[in-house]
Amino acid sequence: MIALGCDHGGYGLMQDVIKHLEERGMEYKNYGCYSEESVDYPVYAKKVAHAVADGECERGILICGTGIGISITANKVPGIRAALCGDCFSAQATREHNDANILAMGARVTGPGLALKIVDTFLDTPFSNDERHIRRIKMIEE
Ligand SMILES: O=C(CO)[C@H](O)[C@H](O)COP(=O)(O)O
Repeated sequence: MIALGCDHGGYGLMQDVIKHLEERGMEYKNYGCYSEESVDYPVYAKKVAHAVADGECERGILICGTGIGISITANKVPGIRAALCGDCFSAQATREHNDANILAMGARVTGPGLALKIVDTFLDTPFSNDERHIRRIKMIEE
């Protein structure tokens, strides 16, 4: 189950992501927002971060205008490793190295074609399970 959250700046791109997940047959839970009306991104970052941290959802996708505010907020929740990605290399590396559990993107920065490729890379790349990366993730938690 993938937890989804966005603000008004990310709403349009999130509709593309939702359609894409449905085409892939993936299950998701949409924590809002539900229109382009102006809202506050911390509300949605918090909902998605808790859904992932509490184990209700395996991973999350958060979108705001830049991806910055929504990732800063999500990373305040213990157990969350939210990665702001604007390219596929970063999406692959953050899964392999950081075991990132939330993907953040900026809809005013990253176009829909690339964004969907980033989503696929993030969802399809497993954690490396490499000893050095496990050690460093433990250090983050501490
Ligand atoms: O990117 C964001 C946070 O990092 C927000 O989407 C952005 O700040 C919203 O701006 P506005 O209220 O002017 O539409």
